[in-house]
Order: sequence, then structure tokens, then C-alpha cells
Amino acid sequence: MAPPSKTFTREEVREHTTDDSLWCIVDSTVYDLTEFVDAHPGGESVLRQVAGQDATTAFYNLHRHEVLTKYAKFAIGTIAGEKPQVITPQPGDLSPVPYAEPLWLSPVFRSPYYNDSHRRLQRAVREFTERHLHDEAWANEASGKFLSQETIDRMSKAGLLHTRMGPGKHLHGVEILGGVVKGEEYDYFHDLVSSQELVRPLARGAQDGNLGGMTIGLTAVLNFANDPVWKKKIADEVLSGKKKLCLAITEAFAGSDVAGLRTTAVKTPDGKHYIVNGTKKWITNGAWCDYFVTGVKTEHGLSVVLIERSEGVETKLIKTSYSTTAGTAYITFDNVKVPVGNLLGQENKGIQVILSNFNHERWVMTCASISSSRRIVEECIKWSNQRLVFGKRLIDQPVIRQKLAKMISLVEANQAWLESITYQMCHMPYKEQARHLAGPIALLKQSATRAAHEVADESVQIWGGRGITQSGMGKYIEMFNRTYKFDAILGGAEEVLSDLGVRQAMKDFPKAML
Ligand code: HEM
Repeated sequence: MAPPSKTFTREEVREHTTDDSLWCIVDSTVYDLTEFVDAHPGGESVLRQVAGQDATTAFYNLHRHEVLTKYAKFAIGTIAGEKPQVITPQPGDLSPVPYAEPLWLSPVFRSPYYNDSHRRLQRAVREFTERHLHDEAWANEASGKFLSQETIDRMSKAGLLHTRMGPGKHLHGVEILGGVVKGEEYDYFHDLVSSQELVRPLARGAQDGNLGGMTIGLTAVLNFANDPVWKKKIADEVLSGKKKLCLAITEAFAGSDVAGLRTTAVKTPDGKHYIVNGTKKWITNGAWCDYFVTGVKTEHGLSVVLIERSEGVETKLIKTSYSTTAGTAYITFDNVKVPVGNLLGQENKGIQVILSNFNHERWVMTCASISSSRRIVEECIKWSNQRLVFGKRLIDQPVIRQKLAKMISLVEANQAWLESITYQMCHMPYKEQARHLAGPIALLKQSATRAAHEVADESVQIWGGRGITQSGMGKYIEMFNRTYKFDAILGGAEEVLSDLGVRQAMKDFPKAML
């Protein structure tokens, strides 16, 4: 909102220095803070100290620019002959900060990977995220509440639940975000774009709470359900937002060792049901889901079944580093009766279902991790440019520029590798991706999360105390540091993925000698 058109001279502002009339200037805009002095979260005395003065430097050392938008009602005009300089971004805007956007979004660079429909989608998802997800995500982080049904319905209507499953028939006939992209033309670069945009609020728990369980679980139903009518019913219920689904593989005993699962599914004598007993731990969204895509031990191996919340299913919230907004749960199955028609893939061959599911899941996590690191880089560049210490900007110190250079390089390198792998995904059938891309995706994911570790570490060094404070300027840095580790563990820990990547590369090793 533009300040009122009235203008004042700096001399006029200087006359308002008492509690009866206290004005100050921030970015050439005059604020009458008389009514705000008592309510100022930073206290009264600091405002008295800047009464009648230009408080721009003091303000930007302690507040995010958005505070001015929130309190625009105190703006009474501008300084005659001056114009506010600080940009107020609007929903959907690209950031003008160097390296805040991937190269393909910069007007001066070109990319072979993206076309106009990717650009339309990027703009539309960013606007949607900023208008409808950001504030709720941060409110839910604070309250621990789950994503509202209103937002789920809005995303479903916009086709954003369908897009989370990646390209495929489930998107046919879907007009994404009012038709900016048709479901039929949605490819893995569109998938990359929406995966990277949706996480920009940097509210990590709310990001997983935003139907993360569906993203990694419904794919197993879409690819491995044995009855097309049943598959459509489940997919329709979930993609319309009426029912919620999550993936329940990990266990307290087995961790991510899928072969070591202990949850059992024993067939009833009439062969019509499985009786499931066991526990699952760290199940994202489990606290409020209706369907659980569950790894179980059957007679001769591992199987995957869809279990509906019913008698014998109990879920309990687990406290994790982020708030309870992700609905992370401990689940117990106590003699739960599951129709055999809920089997996904073949009995005792569930490992194929799980392994093939992993690729898209890990790739989505990688998109998210790189995008989040980039947002942190943006925060650090802006902060280094505005923070004054001993009369100099932080960025004027070579040590800070070294840190920024390292962070930028890590993010850019991983983004380029991600785009190269995504290009392969666009040109390879899903089943072949498991063979040729499982290794590269595993290596890329661990590279992205190692980079996130470095970015998190350097960012706090740059931000100091603000980077470990949950409210105020450094809130994104604090959140990132508290939660970046999730990606280094979920979907396969870094060590497991590194090992997988190298072992896969060695599988077809030729008789090559030095
Ligand atoms: C238009 C003028 C101002 C408004 C609307 C304003 C508003 C706020 C708000 C909403 C907060 C809570 C934290 C946040 O959301 O960032 C805050 C904190 C604070 N403000 Fe202000 N403020 C203004 C000017 C100033 C000035 C000029 C100073 C110092 C000279 C100042 C010093 C502080 C301090 C020290 C804090 C606590 C910071 C922290 O906990 O990190 N404020 N202010």
C-alpha cells in the first residue's frame, strides 16, 4: 500500500518528539507512532530515542520489511522531494536479489529445459503459495494445528493435489490453477517447478503437513492397485481432499530397514482378508489420515496393503523438531481386518512397490531441499547487504562474501544436476527410471541435503543471534536450522543413499582396468 500523498519536510518531522506526538522516518515515509509507543513489541524507549529522526537504518537492523506493510496505517505521508526506495514484493513476484531465483527465471539467461507453460505454472504456484499457504503454514507451526480443510479444498480445486503425484493419467482432464497448464501436458519439469514453489514459505513442519503423506503414498496406489475401479475410487477420494492418505513403512524396530519389518498380515482361512498386527513410527500425516499405505510381512516376504482407519487402528502424535502440524504419528494395528483386494502389487513382492515408489519421493524431496536452501541464500544475501556492523555492511567483509560464495555454489550446482536428471525422467518410461535413475537420484538427494547442512551452518554464522530466534527477522534461518535434517533422513539417510548410488553404478561395471 502506498503511503498517503501528504508531504513533510525533515524539519517538520523533527518537531514531533514527545509522547503526545511521536513521529519518525523510515525509507522516506513518515510514521506517526504516537498511538503505537505503548504497544511496540520492542519497547517504548527505542522509539523515543528515534523520535523526530530518520530511523531507517535502526529499523532495518531489527525488523523485516513486511512489518511496515502490516503497520501501514501509521504512515502519514512522505518526505517532500523523496520517494521510498525499498521494494515491497507482491504475491507472485520474482525476487530481484542475485541468486534468489534459479538461472532459468532470470531474464538474462536461457535454458533448454523450460517453456512458456513452465513459466506460467511457476508464476501461478508462487502466487497461490504466497496468498494461500504462507501465513497458514506459519500460524500452524506456532499452534501445532493441522492444515485446514478449506486450504485442502482450495488446492484440490486448483488441481494442486493431482500435480503432487507427478505426471500421469490422473492429471488428464485437470485444468491446473484455472488452466495455466493442462493436466495432459504436465511433465517432470512442471513437477519440479511446483515442488520447488510450494516449499518457499520455509515452514518445514507445515510443508510435510501439506499432504506430504499423500505425495509419497498415493503413487503406490496409482501404480500398483490391482483393480482399476477400486483404484479410481481411492484416487478420487484422496485427490478431491475428502479422504487423507499416508505412507506407513517405517517401524520403531526396523527404522528404514524395509526387509526387517515386523508388522504382520496373515490371511484369514477363507482367503478374503488379512489380519494385520504391528506398529509403525514417524508416519508423516498419520495422526489424521484415513488411509495408510502399509508395508507388512506376509507368508513368504514383504507386501504392501492399503489399510483404512477402522477398528484396531490407533494413531498417536509424536513430538519432533518441528511442531505437530505435520501430524507425525505412532500407529498401532491391532487385529485389523483388511480386504485382500487392498493389496498393492503382488503378494510377497512388495519390495518392488516400495523401491519404485522411492524414486519420485526422493526426487521431490531433493527439489524441495534445493529450493529451501536457495531461499536461505536469499535471506543471507539480503541480510548481509542491510546489516551494518561497525559502520560497514556485513557484505563488505571478505569472510562473509566467502560464505555466500560457498552457499551459492552448492545451490547452483545441485539445481543444475537436478535439471539434468529431470530431463532424463522426461524421456524415460517410469519403470526404466527405477533401473537407470535410482542411483543418480539417490546421489543427488544426499548431495542436496549435505549442501543444506552447509547452508544451514553458514547462515547462522552470518545471522548471529537472530538466526537462533524463533520470532522476528531471522525466523526462517532458525526454522531451517531446526529442521533441515529431516530431508537428510526421510526417504533414505544420506549414508544409505550414497551407498546405493555407488553400488548401482557398479552393477553393470565393464571389465575395465587401469
Ligand atoms: C514504523 C516503525 C516501527 C514499527 C511498526 C515497529 C514494529 C515492531 C514489531 C511488529 C516488532 C515485533 C518483531 C517483528 O515482528 O519484527 C518490533 C520489534 C522491535 N522493534 Fe520495532 N517497530 C518500529 C520501529 C522501531 C525502531 C525505529 C526501533 C529502534 C530504534 C525499533 C526497535 C525494535 C526492537 C529492539 C524490537 C525487538 C526485536 C527483536 O525481538 O528481535 N522498532 N517492532
